[in-house]
Amino acid sequence: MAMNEGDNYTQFHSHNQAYAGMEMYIGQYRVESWMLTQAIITCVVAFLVWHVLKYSRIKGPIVWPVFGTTPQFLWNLPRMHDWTTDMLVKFDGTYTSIAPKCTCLTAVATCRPENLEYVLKTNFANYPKGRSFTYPSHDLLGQGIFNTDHELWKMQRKTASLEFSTRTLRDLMVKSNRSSVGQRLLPVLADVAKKRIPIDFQDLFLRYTFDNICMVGFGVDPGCLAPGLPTVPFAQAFDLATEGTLTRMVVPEIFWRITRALGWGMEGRLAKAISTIDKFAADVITERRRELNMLKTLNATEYPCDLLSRFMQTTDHEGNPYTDRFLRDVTTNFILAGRDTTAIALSWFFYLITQNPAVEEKILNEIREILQSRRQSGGVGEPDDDDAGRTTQEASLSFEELKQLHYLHAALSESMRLYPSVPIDNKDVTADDFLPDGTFVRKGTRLMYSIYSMGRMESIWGKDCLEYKPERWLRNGVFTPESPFKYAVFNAGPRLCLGKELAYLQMKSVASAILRNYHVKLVPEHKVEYKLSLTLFMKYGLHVTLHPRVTVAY
Ligand code: HEM
Repeated sequence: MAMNEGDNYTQFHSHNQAYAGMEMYIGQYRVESWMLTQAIITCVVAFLVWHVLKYSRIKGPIVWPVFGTTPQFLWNLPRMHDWTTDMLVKFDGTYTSIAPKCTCLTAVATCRPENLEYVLKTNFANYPKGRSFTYPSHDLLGQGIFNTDHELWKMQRKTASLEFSTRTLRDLMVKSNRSSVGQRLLPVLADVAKKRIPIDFQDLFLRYTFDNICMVGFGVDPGCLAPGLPTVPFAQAFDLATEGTLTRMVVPEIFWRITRALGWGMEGRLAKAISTIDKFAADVITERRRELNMLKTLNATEYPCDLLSRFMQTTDHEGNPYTDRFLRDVTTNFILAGRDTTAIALSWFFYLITQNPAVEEKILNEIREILQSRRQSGGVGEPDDDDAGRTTQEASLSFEELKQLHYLHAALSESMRLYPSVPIDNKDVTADDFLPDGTFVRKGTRLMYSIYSMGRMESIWGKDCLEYKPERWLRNGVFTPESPFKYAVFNAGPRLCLGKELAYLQMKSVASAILRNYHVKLVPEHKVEYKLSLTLFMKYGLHVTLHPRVTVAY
């Protein structure tokens, strides 16, 4: 058979490869393999030199070629907040982390108060929540206060701030809180103590705050804290929806968008949970509209004063009534903002109390003093109209009495310093900028501030920063707040938490009611550690036993 030119070439080429193994062709050029090896080595070395030169000046954890800081991040994932703290201590309060684009991990992390003041107040407009937060949260939070920026946020903030400063809403908060403690929480605890069984305080507090915030937000009691601690579909749907939304924030966007389109896995469950929430909200809104219309036709003088009813009775900046979708967003945002945060804060507080008996004793002394002065002034506590036969004196302290608990206020603030409910927060960076400490932040990346780390900085709190010391908050026995840029547990600047006062009210009411009645002990061997989430949940809950006090503090 005749051979053509191509066959000759192939034969020659394969012959050379087989016998010499030293050369190959790239297009028409003959390249010897040692040349190729040398070229590859040169490229790799050049890349490494370029990489080192580019990243060596950046203050932060080692940036590996291709993977950036992702390997350290993944390695330290279970102790992420402590690792972040170690890095922030090492790099003097601010570091830059570089990661591949698809991970969304490229960020400047800081815990310096002057940087926080700049980001959260001075140059607020440059650091919105941004798309990286609002887009994954949109299905659950819509255009509510928690999930918007700029004008839309401003308008809601204005209306909500007005509502939160009204006496009516405060009275509703006090009333629903007292009935939750007296009628729901204490009976459940009495039952548990009688049966001498352990109870998960984290689950209990989540139930309590859910009921409470729904009463304030919707004027509806979902009954999570009813005897037997039932499963409530709306609460369950809310849990699932929160978890699904958080998952979206840590997986690449393309992944969750595909699974959402296919209705698979967590996205499938999220869609169902959100439709349960939407239906619940739609039913409550329809019913409330009907009720308000009826009251109007009857020329009633008293109207329901939960947040939903208040928003329904006002109009937007153009004088139009709010749409059902907007009302749904307002209320779900408040539930999200106020439920987990307070329950988590209470859980860590009780954990610290089980470890610090001296603090527990001081809180009890303070409660005893308040009750003593109540007795001396002849007060018997205000009767609680929905407290089936009990008086507030037995069930919980009054609003004025709670305000006098300075040591308890300090003990709660101190536990949130060490275990803030929101351990880290992020902002998008709209334009290139420099932070006050000179760190450059690039447009399109993120700025992360670690509230957890701030509470553990010697430079902020002194050498005893890791100790649980409520006394650091007291001047002559009076609680003295710190700058919110140093203690950013409730955020700071224009987006300062709107529910701070309500949260303290709830926490002081629950903590004083429980501590007056029970000595709380951690179940031996129960592991307490945080879970990786946007809020500082305890991974295994807080399992405790309750021991009724022999000399009850009345
Ligand atoms: C211990 C309890 C609480 C803690 C630690 C806490 C903490 C925070 C933090 C850190 C933020 C800022 C979040 C961000 O912008 O990324 C925030 C915002 C907010 N909180 Fe709280 N919160 C608590 C309880 C509550 C309660 C009980 C309510 C409502 C009844 C509430 C309502 C809000 C609202 C509406 C915002 C959004 C403010 C805005 O963006 O303008 N919070 N809270």
